[in-house]
Amino acid sequence: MLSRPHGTVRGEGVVRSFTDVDEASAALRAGEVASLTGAIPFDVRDPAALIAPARLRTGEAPLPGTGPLSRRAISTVLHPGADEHRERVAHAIKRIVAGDVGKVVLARSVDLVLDEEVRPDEFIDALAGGNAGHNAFGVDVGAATGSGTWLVGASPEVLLRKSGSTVTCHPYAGSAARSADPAVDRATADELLASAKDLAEHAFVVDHLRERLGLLCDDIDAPSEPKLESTGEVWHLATPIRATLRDPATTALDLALLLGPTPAVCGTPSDVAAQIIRDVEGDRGFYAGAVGWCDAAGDGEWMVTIRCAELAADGRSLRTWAGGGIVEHSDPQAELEETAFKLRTVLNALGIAELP
Ligand SMILES: C=C(O[C@@H]1C=C(C(=O)O)C=C[C@H]1O)C(=O)O
Repeated sequence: MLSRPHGTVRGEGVVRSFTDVDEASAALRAGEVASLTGAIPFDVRDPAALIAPARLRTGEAPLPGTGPLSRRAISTVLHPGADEHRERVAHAIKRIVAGDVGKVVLARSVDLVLDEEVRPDEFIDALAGGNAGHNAFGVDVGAATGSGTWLVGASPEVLLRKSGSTVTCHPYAGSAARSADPAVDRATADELLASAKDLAEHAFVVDHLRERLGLLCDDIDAPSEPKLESTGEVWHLATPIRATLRDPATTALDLALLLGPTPAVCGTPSDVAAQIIRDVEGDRGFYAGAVGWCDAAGDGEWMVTIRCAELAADGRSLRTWAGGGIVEHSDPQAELEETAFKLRTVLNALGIAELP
């Protein structure tokens, strides 16, 4: 299920299930299945959770959403802790200065055990109610990670939308915390828009998308300067990009595989950054991959899998993640704080006020 400001898409019933992305993509192109929904992992060699649903049900309005839940965390384990994350960032900056990599996105995860069970549907509703755009998603990832496991989240970031021959992307990179004080909130946003460090961080993503889109598209239109957009918790730099496919039969799933993981969640060059992430963080699973859908015409929409959690079958254990792009002028303490305010999307939906 994907909830977006312009409507919902829900895959109902399972005709066929795929853990291999290429197999799923080939089945769609061959007309063996009429549509696909689900999640692609960060590393496409890992198992995906894609299904060909019996019906792809669309709705005109987003999920209305609900208020936050009222769970408490009875156990919290951070991977890694604050000191280790700052050290990782400092080390990444050294690699950047040495010229090994231009940008790399480092993330932390948090394992929580809740005092009371949460059902995937109520979690998704709380996530949808927590942001003005009613963005939310939920995917049964049991085929990849164990029966009963769900991936839920409220990603604000569109990897791509494809309709006919038109492709649009809406990358985010460059972040600052929202504030309850309107004056502080405005000043933070203005600072973000003028920050050379954040503009550089953002440009890596736009450059990557232009280059990859250029392989399949003409008329790539991307403004030279990003604009400000926000969620309830975070300010972002954003760039709307539009391009025209040379072959309109190219599917949204194939585009997701071509474009992602972008330097918003991985880095530049992609292969070097992905290797650093694997060495430093280990397996990311579905975090920083993509969730979405694709129909028989190849139309569809894929979101970057961020501001998300993987909920275990017991309904009480979950893992959530947050990361940030590291560039030459990043500051380890600021990067640590960035992971904390990005984690708030999931924590706020659960009603958890503070992490230890
Ligand atoms: C990696 C995350 O977010 C991404 C990284 C951003 C950044 O570094 O500024 C901004 C938005 C996202 O593209 C995350 O939320 O975990």
